Amino acid sequence: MEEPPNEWGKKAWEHLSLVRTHSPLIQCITNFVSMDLMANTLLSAGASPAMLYSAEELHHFTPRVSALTVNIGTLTPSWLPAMNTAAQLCSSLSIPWVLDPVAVSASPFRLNACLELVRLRPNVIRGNASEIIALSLASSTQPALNHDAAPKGVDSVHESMDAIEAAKLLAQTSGAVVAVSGATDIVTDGNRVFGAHNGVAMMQKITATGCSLTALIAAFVAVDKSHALDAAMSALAVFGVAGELGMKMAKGPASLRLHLIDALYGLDEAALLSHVNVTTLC
Ligand SMILES: Nc1ncnc2c1ncn2[C@@H]1O[C@H](COP(=O)(O)OP(=O)(O)OP(=O)(O)O)[C@@H](O)[C@H]1O
Ligand SMILES: Cc1ncsc1CCO
Ligand SMILES: [Mg+2]
Repeated sequence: MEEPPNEWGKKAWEHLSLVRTHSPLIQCITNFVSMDLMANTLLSAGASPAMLYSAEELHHFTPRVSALTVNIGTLTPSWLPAMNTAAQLCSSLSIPWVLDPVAVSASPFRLNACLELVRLRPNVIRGNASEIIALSLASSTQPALNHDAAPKGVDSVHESMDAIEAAKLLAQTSGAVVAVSGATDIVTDGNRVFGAHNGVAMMQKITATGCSLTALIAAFVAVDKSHALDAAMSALAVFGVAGELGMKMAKGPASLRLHLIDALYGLDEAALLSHVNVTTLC
């Protein structure tokens, strides 16, 4: 019997092709750990990264970008004005922007910074399961965070499938598309929920793969602004497939980092049609 066509694979290829053709300029206000991998991920996907974060130049620069990512990984008070100003500029100019709430439950300072950023209306919020659960809880009722259940650092202590309801709720309260990375990458607009069953567990052993994925989502949304959910899903699937293909060559996290970037650069339509595995979750 003939296989049904892989509609999500086709869509992922269309989005990746648009990124390669248009090379969207992506501003990344991000943590020091992620800058290198994030910029190289964007370049290998065909986008143009710019890791500018000085408040002095945002009014000149940010209005000209195709999308922005704001990542609070190594947050200090001095970074916040630039993050808020860039986010505000993007929201007022209808430039898509994506929030990565790294380690949101680590401190009240970080949580409050994130809540303020969520109020500036990101188009997409991407985090791991623990980050989305914590931000969702705080965005809805502002309860005291249960620090026993929350992770101490940047790595998730929850499975992505356990964050589906939290992701839907966060999407509904924030108006953003919400993406949760993990064994299954989940995307929701608060109503529909899709999952990409791509990627390899070893990707968790490379720091900033999640941060880089967030920037990739920004690049994909930049080329399909009116379909943020589909664009985010494509980015998650494409990154996961690059991880799977990279893993065939890798011996461990360090060589996976290298082969993941090479695989992303070399992805073709056939690879996406045969590997992208997206299903409707609810
Ligand atoms: N168990 C797993 N199986 C397959 N892929 C996974 C698994 N866990 C994570 N991934 C993939 O690893 C990538 C990074 O996701 P992760 O959830 O580790 O992000 P993160 O915790 O925000 O990372 P970081 O903070 O280091 O940037 C994603 O592409 C995700 O699909
Ligand atoms: C390890 C680490 N610490 C702060 S940000 C970051 C990168 C992964 O989120
Ligand atoms: Mg993260």
